[in-house]
Amino acid sequence: MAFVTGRLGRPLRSSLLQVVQLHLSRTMGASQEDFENAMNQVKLLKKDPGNEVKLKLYALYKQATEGPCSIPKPGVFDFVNKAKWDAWNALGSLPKETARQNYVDLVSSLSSPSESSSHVEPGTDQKTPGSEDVVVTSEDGITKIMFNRPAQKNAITTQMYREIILALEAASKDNSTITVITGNGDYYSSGNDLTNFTKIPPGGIEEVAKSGAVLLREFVDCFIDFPKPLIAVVNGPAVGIPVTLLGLFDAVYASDRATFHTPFSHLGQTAEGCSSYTFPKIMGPAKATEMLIFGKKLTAREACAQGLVTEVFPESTFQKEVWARLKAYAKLPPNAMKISKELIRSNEKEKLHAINAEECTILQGRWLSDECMNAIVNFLSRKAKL
Ligand SMILES: CCCC/C=C/CC(=O)SCCNC(=O)CCNC(=O)[C@H](O)C(C)(C)COP(=O)(O)OP(=O)(O)OC[C@H]1O[C@@H](n2cnc3c(N)ncnc32)[C@H](O)[C@@H]1OP(=O)(O)O
Repeated sequence: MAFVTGRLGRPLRSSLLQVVQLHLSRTMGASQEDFENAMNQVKLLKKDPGNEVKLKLYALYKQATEGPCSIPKPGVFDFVNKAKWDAWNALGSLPKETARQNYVDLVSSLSSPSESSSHVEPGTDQKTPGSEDVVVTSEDGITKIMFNRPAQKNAITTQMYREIILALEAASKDNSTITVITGNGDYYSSGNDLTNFTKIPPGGIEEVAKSGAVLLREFVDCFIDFPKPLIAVVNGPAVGIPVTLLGLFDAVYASDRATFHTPFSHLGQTAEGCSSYTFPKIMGPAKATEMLIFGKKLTAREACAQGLVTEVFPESTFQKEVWARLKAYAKLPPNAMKISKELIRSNEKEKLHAINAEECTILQGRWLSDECMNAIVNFLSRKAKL
């Protein structure tokens, strides 16, 4: 598919830079010092993290220090080196800075008090590494992953995408039966944190777009492959990616206060989360067009009528009714549920991965377009009261 990568004109670049100055005090990812500390922490781990994690650590280390894998592939019988090569090569063109950050996050998750994010103490809040913006708890057979930035309407930062990836990986292996995603506060989530675009690394805006596309692809892939029933408890309005992802969930329960909004054209952006495929399939192309192209905001009842939402509950009883139902579902035999999910979803997986890849490539170009930059500058200018 062809798409145009717009170049930023001088005035737009300088407005963006002006706005970016206001955000530069925010973190710019893991420093070399964080990375070195993480390498030392690995040596002090009390428990062997297992081969899968060790391969991931190896791959991230190589990517962070040497960049993409360019050494010849070991022979088929050289099992150990081939596994290492596969793990490194699978990181593709992931930027060194992102690999460094992912390495630090992964080590931090291994060094957390429970020493493994896959073992969540029942009923305890397990903070995912690095922040409290995503809170993971596990109780009554349910692992709950909660967006926790209520003051920012649960806008999703780069760090949060990484934390959710780790949380989903852990939830897929823990002893919970079902996994739930929800939001804290009045919003489910206002989508991608638009200040993600203001943390400009040495490689410039092009690098932001490139690493954003790599991260987005990995993030959405986790939802496509998630093996257990995945349920969204949509406690309030949702904008952007938390809406599109709903097409990859197994059930979506919404408060009647929730709304569903994908203003991609307004933002100079395009559909993600496989919604270019799942939305027309769920609601038909005409209704999908209204949402994904014209940015029509749906009420919870409209979204339910169109098949995006499973059931709507009155706000006054939402939490009580939904959690009672989920607790009952979580008592069902876990293997039967997993196998049924596999039956329902497996024949689509390959297609979904291909769609995800294509959407991310197109978005990478969109993020560099004047249309998108204008929209972000407008939002940030409003925020900065420029
Ligand atoms: C790397 C992967 C990339 C994946 C790409 C995904 C695409 C998308 O998700 S597109 C969707 C992006 N989201 C938006 O465009 C929403 C932007 N926000 C808003 O339009 C409004 O904030 C709102 C309608 C959600 C809420 O409006 P309201 O007037 O009630 O509250 P505000 O005062 O605007 O918000 C409170 C506070 O929260 C900050 N905030 C809200 N949403 C975002 C956001 N998406 N990014 C960054 N910050 C956000 C808002 O700026 C306010 O902060 P301050 O109090 O500090 O000003």
